[in-house]
Amino acid sequence: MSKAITLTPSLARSTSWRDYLAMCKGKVVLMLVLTAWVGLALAPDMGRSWVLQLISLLGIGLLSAAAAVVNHIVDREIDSKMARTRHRPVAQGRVSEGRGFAFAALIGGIGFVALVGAANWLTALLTLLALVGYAVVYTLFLKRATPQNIVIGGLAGAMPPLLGWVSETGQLAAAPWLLVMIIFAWTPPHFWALAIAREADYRRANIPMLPVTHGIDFCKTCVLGYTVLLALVCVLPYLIGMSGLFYLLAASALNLMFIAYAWRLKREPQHQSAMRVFKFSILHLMLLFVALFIDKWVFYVA
Ligand code: HEM
Ligand SMILES: CC(C)=CCC/C(C)=C/CC/C(C)=C/COP(=O)(O)OP(=O)(O)O
Repeated sequence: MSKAITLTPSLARSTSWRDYLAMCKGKVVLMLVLTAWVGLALAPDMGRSWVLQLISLLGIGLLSAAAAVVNHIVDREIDSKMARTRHRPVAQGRVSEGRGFAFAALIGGIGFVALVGAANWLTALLTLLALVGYAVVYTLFLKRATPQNIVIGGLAGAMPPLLGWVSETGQLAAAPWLLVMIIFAWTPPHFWALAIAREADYRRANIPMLPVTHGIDFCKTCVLGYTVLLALVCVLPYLIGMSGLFYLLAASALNLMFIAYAWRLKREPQHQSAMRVFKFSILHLMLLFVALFIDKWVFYVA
């Protein structure tokens, strides 16, 4: 008993499967898979079996999780300086870099093979490109280099609807890029709201996030600006006839709420509602993609 009390929290608990699970950023990956699934569901029906479709989504999920594991390894020093992330397995030394990389290679390898087997090479290679975009380009370089890090790096996280579409059709098309553009425009208000709430963390870790480099007030303006841009981008699937009136109404309601949240954040002198904006962003994207799905499969006759 007295021995347990003298141990530091990091040593008191040995490595467990929970650490490996935590490194996968499960909730983020589930959301990425949801957006991939909707991309797949909106693609022209190629008559593929649902089993192959499920394995394709699993492959996208596994490669996304592998990217998240690499992010934990590359960012271990930054993570150990921030209150939000200091308990992470690699930052605390419960999982070594070598074991972390081996785990990422294992699940990433399975994901890649699953995509080649159940979908096609193009999907496998594009998903690998998204992995490199997030785990290397964003995490290793952009995050430390520029306050536009998450705008540029956001492209990797925005790719899944395109990946889902290409897993079905085997070729690129213009329509799924609109879904990519939606997530691309959604990412800045999603992340900057959190960065405002955690500004002190990023300042301490010396990461050039927008609220640190340009101030919280300017960052709030950018959050508001991007919610307006997002509302405009969300109209495009309706305008090109990819989605119908149900989607347009649902998206408009969600976007008006997002703008209202951002407007309130901009108006308040402090930033008490920043976490509320961040949490709403997640609900917003989830409902938006559910609306795209319902619109196609319940209401829309093309
Ligand atoms: C470069 C782009 C992005 C950045 C910088 C970013 C950043 C973050 C951060 C810092 C968190 C907080 C994690 C924590 O609580 O420890 C988070 C949470 C989350 N993000 Fe993002 N994100 C990005 C893109 C995305 C994308 C594309 C999606 C899904 C399509 C997404 C979905 C989520 C979800 C669902 C959570 C909540 C996780 C939880 O509650 O555990 N994010 N994001
Ligand atoms: C194959 C594919 C689709 C890859 C995309 C992978 C992926 C997990 C994207 C989500 C983006 C994300 C959670 C960024 C936060 O990183 P951060 O380092 O800024 O946040 P942190 O401080 O919480 O680690």
